[in-house]
Amino acid sequence: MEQAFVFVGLLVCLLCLLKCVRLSQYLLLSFWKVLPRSFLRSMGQWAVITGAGDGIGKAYAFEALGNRHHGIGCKIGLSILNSDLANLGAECLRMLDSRTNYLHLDVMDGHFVPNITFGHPVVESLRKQLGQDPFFDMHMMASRPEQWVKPMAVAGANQYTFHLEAIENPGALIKDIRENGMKVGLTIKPGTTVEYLAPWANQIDMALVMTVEPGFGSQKFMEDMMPKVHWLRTQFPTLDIEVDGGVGPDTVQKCAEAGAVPS
Ligand SMILES: O=C(CO)[C@@H](O)[C@H](O)COP(=O)(O)O
Repeated sequence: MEQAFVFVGLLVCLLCLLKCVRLSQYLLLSFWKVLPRSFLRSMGQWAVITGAGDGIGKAYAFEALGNRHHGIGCKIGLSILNSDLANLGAECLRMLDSRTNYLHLDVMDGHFVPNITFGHPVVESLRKQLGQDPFFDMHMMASRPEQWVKPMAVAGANQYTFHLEAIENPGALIKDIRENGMKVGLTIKPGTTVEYLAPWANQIDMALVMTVEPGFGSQKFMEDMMPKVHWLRTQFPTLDIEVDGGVGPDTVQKCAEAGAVPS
C-alpha cells in the first residue's frame, strides 16, 4: 500500500514538472523578444554557411539539400555577400523564401580584411524591410569589433561573431555582446590554431571555422580545415559549429562528416 502511494506521488511530481517545462518554454517564446521565435524553436541545431558564390540559385539548391532527407539536418545560413547588393532587400527576401534558416551578413572594414562591405546602417535598413523575425548572423571581419557591438545591436543584429585574431580580451567583448542582447560567435582564420578557441568555447554560442581566407566570396573550400571542425565537435559536443567559405552542394557533406552536425 505504501509503495502504491509513493508511486502515485512520483507520477504527480513528474506531471507537474512536465507542465512547468512547457509553461517556461511558452513564456520564453512569448516574452523573450531578443531572438525570433523561429530561431528559438530551432536552437541547438548546427549551422553551415554558404555564400551565393555560385549564384543564389545554386545556394538555394544547397539550402534545399541541407533541409531535405539527405541526413545532413543542419541549419543553412545564406551569406548575402555575393548577392546583388544594389537590391539587397529583395535578395534577402528571395533567400528567406528559399527557407534559409538565417541570414549571414559579412561586415568587412577594409582593415582586418582587404575588402569593404557594409555597416550597421545597412543592417538597420534590412531589419526595417524584413521585419523582426529573420535571424541576422553578423560576421564581423573588423579590426576593432568592440567598436560596433552597440550600433549592431541597435540596428537589429541577433548574433555577433568576431575574430579571435582581432581582439586582446575576448572575455570582455563576449560580456559586452551579451549585455547588448545578442548571441556570441567566435571565429578563426584558416591560419589560426583551433585550440586557441578552447578557453572561450564554454562562454560562446557558436564557433565559426573559416574554410576560406576571410574577405571575399566565391573562393575554393579549404578541406584541410575539417580537422578543426572535428576537434571542436569532439571537445565541445553541444557547441554550435558554423563552417563558412566555399560551402555548397559539393562540400557540405564534408562539413557534416567532420562534425558540423552532431553524430
Ligand atoms: O566571410 C566570408 C568571406 O570572407 C563568407 O561568408 C563568404 O561570404 C562565403 O561565400 P562563399 O565562399 O560561400 O561564396
